[in-house]
Amino acid sequence: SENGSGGGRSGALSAPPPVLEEAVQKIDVNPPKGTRDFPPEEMRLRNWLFHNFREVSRLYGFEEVDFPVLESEALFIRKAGEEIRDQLYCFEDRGNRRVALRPELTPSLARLVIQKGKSVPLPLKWFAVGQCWRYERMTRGRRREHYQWNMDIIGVPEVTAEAELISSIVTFFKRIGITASDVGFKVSSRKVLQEVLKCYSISENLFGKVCIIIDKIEKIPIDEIKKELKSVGMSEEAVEELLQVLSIKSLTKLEEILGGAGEAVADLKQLFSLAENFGYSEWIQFDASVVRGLAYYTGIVFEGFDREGKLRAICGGGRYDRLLSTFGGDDLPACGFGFGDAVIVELLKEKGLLPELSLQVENIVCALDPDLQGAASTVATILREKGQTVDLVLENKPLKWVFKRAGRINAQRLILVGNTEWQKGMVGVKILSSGEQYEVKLDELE
Ligand SMILES: Nc1ccc(Br)nc1
Repeated sequence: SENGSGGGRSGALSAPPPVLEEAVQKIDVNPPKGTRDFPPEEMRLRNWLFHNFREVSRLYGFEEVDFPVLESEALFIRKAGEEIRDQLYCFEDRGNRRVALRPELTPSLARLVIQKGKSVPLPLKWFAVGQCWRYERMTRGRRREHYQWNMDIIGVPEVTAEAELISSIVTFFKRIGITASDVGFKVSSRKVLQEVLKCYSISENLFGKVCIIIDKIEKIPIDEIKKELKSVGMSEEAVEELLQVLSIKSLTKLEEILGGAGEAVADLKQLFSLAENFGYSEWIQFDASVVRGLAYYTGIVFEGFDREGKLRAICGGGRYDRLLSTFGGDDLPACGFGFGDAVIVELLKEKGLLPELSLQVENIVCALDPDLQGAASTVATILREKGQTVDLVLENKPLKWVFKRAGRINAQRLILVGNTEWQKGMVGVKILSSGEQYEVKLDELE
């Protein structure tokens, strides 16, 4: 490139480099609080994880979708007192619009389904892998972003949809070496809660709030739970009965309490029966205390947990039949799950299942003389056009440096472009694992 002195490249007389306009400020090279960089090694693990997310989604016939990470704040304003609302990463943009970095993907999916309307035949089986955000006071030093894999089925009211979704997660776990001894799913239905609240003639509009309180059952003291339930208008008796029902861990017991006529028991029975057919019965258990922390769930809910109880929920999901209609769309049945990229990596570390993912390159190509850099570029291109990976040495470096780099990038072979060989239309090849070396005609290089 020109050196900016108004002429071609000049020698020793070239003008001194221009003085920088302002003093260089040393910037903070760390990413913003609560966020992560993905340098090569971490990026290989992330790509491996996402590749497995996508492969399972493909196996189940789902189509990939995506949405903006920035959404209208209105998409996430729900009044049930969810943590996701309290920690919304929201702000006013330069057009004075209230916007938010999405805390989850489901509302965006619902928005797109409504936007597409009748133009997309049901059922829809869509999946997405997207970064989600929260703004939490850094007191707890927790992350502010994570990537979530979501799979959603829109337009299927039957429990077959939830059974299919759980099957897809079991398939994912099996692919990465996680077994039913490592992980299980707690499964319940919010209809259990609904039926108890109805017995105590507690109004429907308390449902979401009660769910959000119950979801904290293992996170805050039980007296606090009772206090919050009473604060939304539940009687002492209703609270005691509700907590009693939520402690049930067997479907038979649940049926004794609720009777066999309700939808909750029927749905759960069907789900457990389908689990037999899918072959994942050993992975799931009924646990009435599972409600999940999102207000919009209306039916079956489930969450993946590590059986050693060391980690937070690995994934979670459920049926949300009312969400689309709350956005002004048709009353479409829907269910889905979210699977974060953080807890699963902690689990894989715990289990010694992190994959070995080193950089691999088939060839490192090097010109033995600066005049042969063009020839080396030709050789690299020929190999790349054959689909071979090539690290082309771009500078005039000593062979010692080239061998060191070859080791660092795990190159399988070294292609040396030297004058003597090039004159004969040949290059030198060195197999780095065995040390074997030979010359080969360029058009026979493969
Ligand atoms: N919803 C949400 C977003 C970001 C993180 Br980190 N955790 C939860």
